[in-house]
Amino acid sequence: MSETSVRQAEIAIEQRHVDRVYARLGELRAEAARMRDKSYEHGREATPEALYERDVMVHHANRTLQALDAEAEGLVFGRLDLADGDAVHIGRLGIRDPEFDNLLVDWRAPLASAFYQATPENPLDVVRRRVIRSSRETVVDLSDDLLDPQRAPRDMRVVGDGALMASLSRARSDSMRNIVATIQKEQDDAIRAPEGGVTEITGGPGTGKTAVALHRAAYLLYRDQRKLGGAGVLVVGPSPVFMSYISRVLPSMGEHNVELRALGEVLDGLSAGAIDDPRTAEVKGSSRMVQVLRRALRLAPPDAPDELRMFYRGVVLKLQHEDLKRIRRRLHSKGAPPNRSRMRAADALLEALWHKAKQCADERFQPDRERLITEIGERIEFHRFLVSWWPPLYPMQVLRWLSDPGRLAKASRRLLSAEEIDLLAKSWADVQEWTVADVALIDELRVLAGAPPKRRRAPQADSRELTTWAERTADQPYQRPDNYDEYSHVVVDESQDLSPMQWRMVGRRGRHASWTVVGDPVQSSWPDPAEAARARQEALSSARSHRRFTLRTNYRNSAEIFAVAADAVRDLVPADDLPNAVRTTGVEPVVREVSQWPQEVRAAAEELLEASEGTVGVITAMRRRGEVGEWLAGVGQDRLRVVGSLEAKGMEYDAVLLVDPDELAAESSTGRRALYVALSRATQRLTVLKAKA
Ligand SMILES: Nc1ncnc2c1ncn2[C@@H]1O[C@H](COP(=O)(O)OP(=O)(O)OP(=O)(O)O)[C@@H](O)[C@H]1O
Repeated sequence: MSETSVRQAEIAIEQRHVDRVYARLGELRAEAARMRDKSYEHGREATPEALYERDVMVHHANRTLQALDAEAEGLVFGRLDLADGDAVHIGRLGIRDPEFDNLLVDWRAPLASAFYQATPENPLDVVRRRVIRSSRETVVDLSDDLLDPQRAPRDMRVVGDGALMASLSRARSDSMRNIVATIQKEQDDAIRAPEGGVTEITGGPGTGKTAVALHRAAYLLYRDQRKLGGAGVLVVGPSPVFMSYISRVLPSMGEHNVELRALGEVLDGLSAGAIDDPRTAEVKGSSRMVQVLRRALRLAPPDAPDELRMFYRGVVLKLQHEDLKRIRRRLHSKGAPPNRSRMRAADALLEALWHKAKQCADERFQPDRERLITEIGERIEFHRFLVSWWPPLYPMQVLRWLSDPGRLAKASRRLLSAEEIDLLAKSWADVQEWTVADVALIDELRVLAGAPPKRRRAPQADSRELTTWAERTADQPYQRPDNYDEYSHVVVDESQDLSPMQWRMVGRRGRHASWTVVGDPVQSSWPDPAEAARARQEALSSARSHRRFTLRTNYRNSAEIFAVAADAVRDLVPADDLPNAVRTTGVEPVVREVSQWPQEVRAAAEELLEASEGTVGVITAMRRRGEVGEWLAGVGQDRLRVVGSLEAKGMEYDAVLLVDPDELAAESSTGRRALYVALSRATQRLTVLKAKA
């Protein structure tokens, strides 16, 4: 038999199995629908067991359908031939036949682990491992590894040449794909590591950290559904573009109980995408801001009255500026969140008024403490004063107040320099849009300020005066009470870039969680690694165990491209921190000097679009991206993306056009590391356009 006909014959064998799987799926679907309809009809009479059985079936069928909808390829993607002659098919989900035998084993099940763990040195009873590639319900190709030739039956056929390389060479789209068919052993070790504590996954660009983190989330949900399903899993990544890029991976495995949030979206109701200039972001992210914000909350609100006058039984009782300042200071020194101290503030004012009254006592005016406190405390004018002197504090408003440099300077004495104060005040003047760095500050303020007290709802339906705090702030949904969602497991991607303030924000969401923390210190854009490390340690402090995995193979870049990327940082980092790119294409990156920017950028982009099938990323300095976008208007339509250096984090394109690397490096506080990130985004082709000296 020729090689082609052997391959065709083997494909036909697998096609028969795939047909059986889909036929069974059809039955399961129909059965689930029937059960659902039937038990809706007889819902009341059904026994709890029958209802439970129905729910399980409906759930399973829905999950399967969702996974099928999310991903057209590869429901059945693997097969193991074992030494005892049995064959096991592996898929994105598990499916059994009516006799309850496995037709398809979920890739996360213990039985499937040999698919990823077996090697020729340690075959784990696997003779042949087969990767099956299909398009919808049709098998299109196979690729085998013979792991244990000694134990292979005589007639066993081995076809194909390397599923991994084939998968790595395929054109990229706007969505990351799942890698279940080709997970490598070092990756599988991290995916299947125990759930508890902190699992840290480090590795250079393209080593599959994001892919591994997502597959780990799917694995943990499958293995520990009960524990993790309740409070759920949170995946935090750098940007909305990145979240959208990875958003299909988990649904393709039937997992929907996972929240994907960019750093600007961690706080409910806010969705910030704007990015500050690096210097401003550095100040906003620094842990010094905790103290600045704490002090900001202690300052009198900008329009707070600075005198309280009360007529009481013919006497004027007055609290002056200095008195009020002292009372405010004393109230804050108790440490309770200001929004929880309204009653205490009222008491302190009344007490101070009583002291004033005592001082005015004479034979005509004999004040009584209890009476004075009750009488003044019930007056509407006293409450009006209280509301403007000690108003509920809303985080965004407090931040806006800090656009007044004088106020900010007061809050940041000995913490921020004059230049830093100036940067922050400017960034909050006329805020149109909150930035990603602001979100962590708003979250911090929310906790420091506490939730404003809830007013009891008026008993009469027609009362317009009294509303709940939630109603009054209905148009500000982010200002909900200060309890926020906590998750059972938190995955932090690109963790090297979290600022200390962001670590605090994310840490709050996982105070009792287990963690998967993924990153590459070499790609860090945070200028003070020691400060960030402290914040991170604090955020993860409740986790008792800590395990670490390092991935060393770069699956993204061709070796030719990665050589250029690595040159950018070679003298900054230990050689061991740079991964190994294993795939060669024979296509060298192009580096060109240009003087006619718009024309030459357009020409280079068109060249790359012509040469590649998939996406082309144009990466520029953050401040240049709008302009470059205009230069490229109408070029490449849906295959071309123009992104600033920070937006390129974690992303991947078939071809990359890097515009003015010197400008990009100069803009970032981590210079060549930012360049390293940009240079390591391409799978096939890289063109670098430098400014002519
Ligand atoms: N075992 C694998 N099989 C197939 N493709 C893989 C495998 N591992 C990684 N890849 C692919 O390599 C590319 C890089 O993976 P990923 O984005 O997860 O890397 P990363 O380590 O997070 O990179 P970076 O640090 O640059 O963000 C992706 O296209 C991913 O699908």
